Amino acid sequence: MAAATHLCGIKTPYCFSKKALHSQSLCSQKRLNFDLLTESCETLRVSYPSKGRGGLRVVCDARKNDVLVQSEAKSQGLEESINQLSCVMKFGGSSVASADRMKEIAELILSFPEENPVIVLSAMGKTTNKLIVAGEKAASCVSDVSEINELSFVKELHYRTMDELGLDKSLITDHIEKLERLLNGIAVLKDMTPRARDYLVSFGECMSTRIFAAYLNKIGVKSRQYDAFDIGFITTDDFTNADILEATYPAVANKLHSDWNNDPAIPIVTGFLGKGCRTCAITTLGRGGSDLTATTIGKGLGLREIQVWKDVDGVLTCDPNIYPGAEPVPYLTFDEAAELAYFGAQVLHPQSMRPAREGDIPVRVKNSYNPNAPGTLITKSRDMSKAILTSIVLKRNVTMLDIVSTRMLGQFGFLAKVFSTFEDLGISVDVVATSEVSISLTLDPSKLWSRELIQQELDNVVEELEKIAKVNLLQHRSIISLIGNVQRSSLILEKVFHVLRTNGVNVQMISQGASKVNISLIVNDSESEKCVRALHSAFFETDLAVADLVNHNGNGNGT
Ligand SMILES: Nc1ncnc2c1ncn2[C@@H]1O[C@H](COP(=O)(O)OP(=O)(O)O)[C@@H](O)[C@H]1O
Ligand SMILES: N[C@@H](CC(=O)OP(=O)(O)O)C(=O)O
Repeated sequence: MAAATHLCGIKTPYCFSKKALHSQSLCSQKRLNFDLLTESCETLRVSYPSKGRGGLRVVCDARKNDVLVQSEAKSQGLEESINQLSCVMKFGGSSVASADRMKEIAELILSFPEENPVIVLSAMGKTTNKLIVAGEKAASCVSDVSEINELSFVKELHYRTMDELGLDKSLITDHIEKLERLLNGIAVLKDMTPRARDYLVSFGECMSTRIFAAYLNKIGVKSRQYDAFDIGFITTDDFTNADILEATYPAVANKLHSDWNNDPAIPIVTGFLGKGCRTCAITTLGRGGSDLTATTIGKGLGLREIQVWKDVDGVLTCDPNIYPGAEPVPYLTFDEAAELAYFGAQVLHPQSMRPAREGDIPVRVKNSYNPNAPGTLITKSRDMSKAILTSIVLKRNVTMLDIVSTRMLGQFGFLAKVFSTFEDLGISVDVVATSEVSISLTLDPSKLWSRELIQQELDNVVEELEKIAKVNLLQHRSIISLIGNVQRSSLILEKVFHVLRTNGVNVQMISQGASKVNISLIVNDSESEKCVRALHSAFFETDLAVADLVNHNGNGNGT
């Protein structure tokens, strides 16, 4: 805490040059982020956290090229241009899994004193999963919901956390009582509708945000809790997987800005939740939906940056659960990240890149367990001149359909009929490959909570399509998506097929999307992990791997 000693001794207002500030004695201070001083903005503020937000401030005035340390009262003139909500920081379940983790996150937020962040939180640890299981048990056969282990787990976790943080438990007793009443209702009906399930899981985020906001206030950092469904997050009524409607952006921005301007306090917002536009009931945005809450707030408020804090060092070259040696990817474009998320990388919610791309707001994926790691920066464009393969993504348990026309219809009529069948049944498709008389495609399971298509739906699809075609339904397939510079597809594919042939794997379908960042291969589930590891090793681990490709391609430009 050398910074504290040094700056506390300064009588305000006090001026010193930027050069002095950059000198070792000051810049080594951990708590002040002097990198910002190189930015070309007119004025910027570095607040000094140990006196609370709004205590001493360090103000850099780029026009004068010097730095002014002021007391709160004296800095009022500059306040309007600089003291606005600046970024959004989203913390996932693992980042707020316990009292200790919450304390670390509070520290982390305070270590960015120059920011006035909007905080988005997920439910603590595995709370969402536990609540779903509790609901399923209540709907099945229990006579007394208080016997459900998962309910006891959730209660105990939240009460213990509050105890360890020194907070009054009464803050969430109302929620716990409502949760028990809801489970009793589900037990009486012996049914958990999607609507009831969304209400049930919402307790996770409602409680984590209340606890964290109370903790920040307790340690002297003024904060205010918000339930997303009460501040303008308006969604479709597709329970368990709702879409955010346009009206959300201005509504949320108005609410958060006006509260901030009237009485500044760090907003702590529930991730994952919304309010159905017709039903007015609580909806959820699909698993991992807090990422989407964060990017929606980022776009709505026009913030400088969106940070999503996870338990890994950023977006990695593949799923670390498949291959622990996966490496962080330093830069991605919105297109690459969207494709990666859509094709199954758990690290980002499939829809989360849309608002960030529309608002052109950089997204930084960081590790809350290792804040010094640089993470991944996702922006509109990046230097692709040396990019070949960025990341390998695996989506398991996919259903594939081979549909061969019986030639009852012409080519256009055939394709139109196939796609209108999927539209009518509300099923979207992931990967498609066509010839004149046949089409192979995979079905998108993400619209269902369980991420597995139910048999009934599949039977309906096959029955409808068999009116015009011979249909072969193939289950237990995997999509391996190669995200990268598809301008170099020949080089990528040459290597891919060499690796797969060496490993004796047969590719059942291949597709290169119009997005120019993704090549998809379909293989059997049983071979998919082996394939990902072999591809990872070929593309990312041998020194020769990348050099090989670049040299092979002359100047490295395959176009
Ligand atoms: N390509 C990938 N890069 C990084 N993490 C990945 C990737 N694929 C899968 N994961 C998994 O995603 C997890 C992080 O996502 P998630 O659990 O949703 O985070 P949070 O709950 O903190 O928002 C990691 O712990 C990792 O196991
Ligand atoms: N709690 C929700 C929403 C979410 O975004 O969670 P996480 O950030 O921990 O993936 C879920 O588990 O799906």
